[in-house]
Amino acid sequence: MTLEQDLTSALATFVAARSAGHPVLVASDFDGVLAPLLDDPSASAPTAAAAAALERLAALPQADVRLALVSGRDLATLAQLSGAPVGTSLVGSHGAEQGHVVAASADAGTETPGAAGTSSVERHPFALTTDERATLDGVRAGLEAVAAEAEGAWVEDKPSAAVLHTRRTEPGAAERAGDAARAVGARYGAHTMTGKDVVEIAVLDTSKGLALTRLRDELGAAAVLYMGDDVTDERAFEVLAPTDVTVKVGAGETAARFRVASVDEAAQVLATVADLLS
Ligand SMILES: O=P(O)(O)OC[C@H]1O[C@H](O[C@H]2O[C@H](CO)[C@@H](O)[C@H](O)[C@H]2O)[C@H](O)[C@@H](O)[C@@H]1O
Repeated sequence: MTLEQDLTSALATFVAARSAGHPVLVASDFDGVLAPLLDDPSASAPTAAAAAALERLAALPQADVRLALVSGRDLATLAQLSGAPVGTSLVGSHGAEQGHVVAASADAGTETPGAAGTSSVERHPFALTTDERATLDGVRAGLEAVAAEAEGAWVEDKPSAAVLHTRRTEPGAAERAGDAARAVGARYGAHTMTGKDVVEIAVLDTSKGLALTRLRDELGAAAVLYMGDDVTDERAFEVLAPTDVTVKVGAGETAARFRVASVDEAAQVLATVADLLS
């Protein structure tokens, strides 16, 4: 598989941007980019090619490259399903949760992400206020009532959000359920995000763009590569500079500079960056 020449050239320029104290940041969305989309979100996993490329990037000197996953998944689920290698920064719940993967011997206050138990996640403190918790309870109950009326729909719980899933719902019913879910969000003055067969209602105002900007500043990154497939990834594409490399995976309108067709090509992008840095 060969990437288009313009993208390959942009990746070469990207890796060349690193300098002393300023690594490049390779950041990616999870579902639909590293892991193919499935009916059952608990069964998601990176493709073998994506997992291999992540391992190669994580094994390179951190002075050259830093690795991050920026996802709508809650942090614990992201860590567990992705099996992200030690050294990877993790952003979960669209930016509400943040942490990084460390070797398993780390102190208490960590969570074990992978089945192998060789790594853990050190997470930044996270807590909702009493009011936010009450709002989230109301939102969850509202979405459960919506799901009960639409065959195949169900609700995913996250620490700061609830998500109505309609991937297994007939299209007309899914649209009506989505509208009803957005009405629940409006009723509670919460933050609504619409993604692929999901409507997420969050009690915290976050975005992947804010999270990526924060990460870039923390790491002093010289340049950023970001790959995403969904509407929520557009917030990340929009905050990056024209000199950064933004890659949309699959179809749909986008602010990204480049597009690849599939998760297989997304893995190829990561492998190409690893080749260029090796
Ligand atoms: O930001 P991401 O890493 O892309 O996470 C976005 C959402 O991913 C999950 O839902 C999506 O993937 C599911 C599994 O393939 C699929 O069934 C669903 O239709 C997709 O929208 C996850 O369940 C959500 O919580 C994430 O926000």
